Parts: sequence; structure tokens; C-alpha cells
Amino acid sequence: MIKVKNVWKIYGKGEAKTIALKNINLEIEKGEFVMIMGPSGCGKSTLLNILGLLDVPTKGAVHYKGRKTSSMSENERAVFRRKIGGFVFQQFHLIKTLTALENVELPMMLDEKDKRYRRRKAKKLLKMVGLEKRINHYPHQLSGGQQQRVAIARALANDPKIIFADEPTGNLDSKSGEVVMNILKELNEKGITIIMVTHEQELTRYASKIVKLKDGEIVEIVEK
Ligand SMILES: Nc1ncnc2c1ncn2[C@@H]1O[C@H](COP(=O)(O)OP(=O)(O)OP(=O)(O)O)[C@@H](O)[C@H]1O
Repeated sequence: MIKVKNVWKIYGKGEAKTIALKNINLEIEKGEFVMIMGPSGCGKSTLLNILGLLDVPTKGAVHYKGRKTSSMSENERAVFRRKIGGFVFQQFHLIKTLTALENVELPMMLDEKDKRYRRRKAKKLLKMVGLEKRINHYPHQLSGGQQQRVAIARALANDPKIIFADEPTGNLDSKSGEVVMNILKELNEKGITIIMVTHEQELTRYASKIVKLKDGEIVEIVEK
């Protein structure tokens, strides 16, 4: 589904030069639950952003379903990010002035879906993540775990094939983190590919493949 070939990411020049990724080769198949792990600064987020087409490699190629993503137009890349990928971040990134329901509706508005459809779908997704009683709450009226569940519902709005999650449990206590992980596990069982960055060793039990990075290089890939 996604193939990464000889990918390098280099930031800056001269003394400020940082090699964030060194010759990464990786294949991700449909239905996998991939965890990208490693110490702080080893390049996890950089790799996730390149896989999700949020960023481009300095050298090397990323293929999605056999298609070289560097040959896609900016519009095609945007469509990939909106319709193929769903993104979840450590900081939730909800819009503060919108309710939970409106936050989930937002990506569908960009897609010009009609209002009744959007509302019905957003309610269904919030119910799926166990928030049917919180749909009219604003982010500040929700706990961190609840906000992250809203963010997951939002990521699902356009029926993505792949969820890209960067430390989705990083700001949560272990109980809320487990609720979030179980939602990701259920989505994976429904066929959605999950690609997640974490440094929490205990979460590896959810993964079908663990990609271990160190200093920008893959040091080990464990398949389970
Ligand atoms: N925009 C940027 N400009 C310059 N250097 C960057 C930039 N983004 C990341 N880096 C550097 O690239 C390296 C990899 O960063 P990255 O954020 O991918 O690591 P990470 O493994 O996700 O770290 P963490 O676990 O701390 O979030 C780091 O040395 C970082 O300082």
C-alpha cells in the first residue's frame, strides 16, 4: 500500500544541518497496525509526516498503491490527506470555538457534503467513540481523553483508509490512553490501516509491526 524507498530527510545547511532520516526503506500493507518507535529526536514524526504526505523527503521516494507520490500534483496530495488519510495528533488540535459535533463536521464541510448528512455522520462517529452525551460540549468542557476521542471521530469523517497518529496517547493518563488505543484497535479490525508514533513500550502489544528508529535509521522491524 505504502512503499518508502531510500528516503532521506535533511534539515538546514552547514553547521545547522540535521539528518533526520537516513536511507529509510519500509513497506506498509493494508490492514497493518504499524508502530514507529525510538528515542526523542530519532525521526519518528518526520517519518510519519512523510508517510502521510504532510512533508516531502529530501531524497528518495514514497509510493502509494504503486504511484510515486512526488509525481502527484499539490491538489492530488491534498485529496490524499483529506480522503485517504485521517490524522490524529498528541495535542488534539480541536477548534476551541466549535462544539464536538461541529469539529467532527468540519472535514465534511470542506468536502461539500450536505448539512443533514454531515450532522448524521458526525453524531454516528461521536457515538462510536462513546461521546453521544457530549456532542454539544466545547473542547474546554471535555477531558483530554474525550478531546482525543473527538479528534479520532473527526479523523474518521471522510472514511479514511489510513489513520496517521502521532503520539495519540502522549497527553493522556493511562486509562484514557487505553480507551483511545482500544478505539484504534477496533478501527484496525474493521480494515483501517493504522500508522502510529509512540515511545511507550507497553503499547507495542497493539501493533502488528514495530519499526524501531535510532538517529534517523531503522535499526529493527519486528513483525508479529
Ligand atoms: N523543521 C525542522 N527543522 C530543523 N530540524 C528539524 C525540523 N523538524 C525536526 N527536526 C530535527 O529532526 C530530528 C528528528 O525530529 P522528529 O521530530 O522527527 O523526531 P521524533 O523522534 O519525532 O522526536 P520526539 O519523540 O521528541 O517528538 C530532530 O533532531 C529534530 O531536531
